[in-house]
Amino acid sequence: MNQQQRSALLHSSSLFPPPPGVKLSYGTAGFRADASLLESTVFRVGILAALRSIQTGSVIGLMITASHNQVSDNGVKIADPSGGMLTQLWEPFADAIANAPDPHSLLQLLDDFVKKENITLEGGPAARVLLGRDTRPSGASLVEAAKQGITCITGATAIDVGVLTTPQLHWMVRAKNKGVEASEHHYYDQIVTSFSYLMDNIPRENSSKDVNDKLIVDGADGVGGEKLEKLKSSLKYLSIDVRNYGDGVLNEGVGADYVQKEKVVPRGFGPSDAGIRCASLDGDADRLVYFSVLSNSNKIDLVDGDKILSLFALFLKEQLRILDDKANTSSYKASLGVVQTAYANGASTEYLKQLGLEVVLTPTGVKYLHEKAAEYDIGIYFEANGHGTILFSETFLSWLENINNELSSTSKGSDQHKAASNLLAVSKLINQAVGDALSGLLLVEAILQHMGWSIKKWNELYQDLPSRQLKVKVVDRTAVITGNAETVVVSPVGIQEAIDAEIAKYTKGRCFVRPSGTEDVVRVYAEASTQEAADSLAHSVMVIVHQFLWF
Ligand SMILES: CC(=O)N[C@H]1[C@@H](OP(=O)(O)O)O[C@H](CO)[C@@H](O)[C@@H]1O
Ligand SMILES: [Mg+2]
Repeated sequence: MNQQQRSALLHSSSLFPPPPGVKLSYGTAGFRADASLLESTVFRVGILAALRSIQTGSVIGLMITASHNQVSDNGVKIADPSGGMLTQLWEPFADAIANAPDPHSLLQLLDDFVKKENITLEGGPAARVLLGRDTRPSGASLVEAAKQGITCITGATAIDVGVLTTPQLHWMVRAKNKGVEASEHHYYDQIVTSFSYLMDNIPRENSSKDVNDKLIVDGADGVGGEKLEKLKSSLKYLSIDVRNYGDGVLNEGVGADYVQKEKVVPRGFGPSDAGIRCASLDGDADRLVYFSVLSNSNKIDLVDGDKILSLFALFLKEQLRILDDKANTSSYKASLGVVQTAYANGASTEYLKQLGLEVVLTPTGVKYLHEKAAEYDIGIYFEANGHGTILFSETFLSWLENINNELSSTSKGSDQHKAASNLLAVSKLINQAVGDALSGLLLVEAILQHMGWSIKKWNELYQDLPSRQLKVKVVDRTAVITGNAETVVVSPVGIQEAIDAEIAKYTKGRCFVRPSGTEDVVRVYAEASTQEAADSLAHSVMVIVHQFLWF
């Protein structure tokens, strides 16, 4: 690092002192805290983004958001060149620089890291970082802090793309690095075109059978609602009523996280919406759940991420089957895999296995699910809370392009041709960088129309097992070490045996505990054949966690 670069870093970082006594961690989804504590962290993550851009010779994304958290919080996370999450290998460096107590120790960490990673600060490619933010009022000044951090690195450019959903920013990073058009306009263009294509391909006997074209969407008073309100007029065949798109307080009594956890209607919904298909986005529009309002109550029937996954899996499996029936061309056995976490409802896993699908569990956090899904030709992943997407391998897509061209000249409009072009349209509609509520919603809508299904019919694919989630405050949650995709506790010794003894008392009992990666709690998840039994299992295990960890 030359003298000029060192002085620039020392000078700028002295303008962003870290708040005293606060320890931050990159966690499951980047740094998150009360917005007033974050300027220094965001400034430093800006430096990290520039270094990552130089090292990879690619565009990097930096997103300012705290997703479904309260409006006074904010956060920052990085999108890697593929559009996916920051490589886990850089997380310890992110933690170290965020917590460096003063400019000199920060400079030392940067110097060591640049050497260790062979990052060429002079004469190499210049850094380029795309900067996005959600609608939080604290976002604008945090973007300025990020710009200061990025431009501390000689030659680096910060490109401010304004208020976006998190998945839009990830999509742009991916598109930029593939050398294709990457503006917000191009994002809409791609999803609207592929959605219209799928809708035009609907088998005539299914169109409008049982499916209403009316959809009500809860925008969580965040960026997703705002974007959908603008987008909706370009969506043929769909009449969307967007509620909560900016007038109320972000995430307060609204949004996918609230709806999924509380299982009640969000603000602005009520008994008069009974029977209509409803969906809810989270604060940065990377999560999506559906629901229908039960008549005469504020309760809902929840259609969660597991059911969205099941719908996608059914549709894709069917398209592959139709394509496979085709006799006269080179066949390709595409691998189709489904990835869930231990929080997936047991009934969904059972259902997917019955369909003959390969189902794999990974630890919680989309970075793990995404990595696993990328091993298949078509990998579908979802967390129960509604975050997920579909990944297509490059090899499969190029085979598909060829087959589609061939079919279009030999048997245009045949079922096989439609299946090939449907699969291609899905690969363009669904965001392959990261889970995306807007593109996910359009795919759900297109598939329901294809199937001719109402939300009720969709919800009846299988019946969720009753479940209960609890949070337990302990002295040190890191004392809980889990194995086997978080389904068993390996330390403290003896706790798993105690949990197993409890589970054995219940019909269809399943229960696991793990330390949260975003909150200072241990989470308990229990399932059983009745709600009372699931509640009681969760409570008994909570007591066990207390006994073992409250010392
Ligand atoms: C049970 C649960 O919903 N956990 C969430 C939550 O992680 P925890 O590590 O459980 O706090 O936040 C993550 C980031 O948004 C999300 O990926 C994950 O699914
Ligand atoms: Mg989110």
